[in-house]
Amino acid sequence: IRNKKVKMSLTEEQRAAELTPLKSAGWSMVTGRDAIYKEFMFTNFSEAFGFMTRIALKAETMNHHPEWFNVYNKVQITLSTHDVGGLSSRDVTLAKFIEEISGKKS
Ligand SMILES: C[C@H](O)[C@H](O)[C@H]1CNC2=NC(N)=NC(=O)C2=N1
Repeated sequence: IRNKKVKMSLTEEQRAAELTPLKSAGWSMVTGRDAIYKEFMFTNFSEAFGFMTRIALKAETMNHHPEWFNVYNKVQITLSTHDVGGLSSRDVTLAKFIEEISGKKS
């Protein structure tokens, strides 16, 4: 029998350990649901869409997809795990990846 990865809502301990640094980096809890949110601004649409493209490729490899909204140079991202109805470790992994690439030039 192989181990199957089961998605689980973050525990209180994980929330304290994993969400605190993300909040310091500008992520906030969404009111009314168990999700995190951050807005990113770029110099133009090309930078914003390049950023989104890198996230899209990561999301596909993770099979974990962001909720997002883009207008020109602005990208608003909400992360939550729909299958558990709230935050899981995948949201933390994806948020960390987004933080890693958000500063870098394409
Ligand atoms: C069937 C498919 O694997 C699931 O719907 C995946 C796809 N991407 C997903 N993305 C997110 N954010 N949460 C999920 O629960 C999720 N589930």
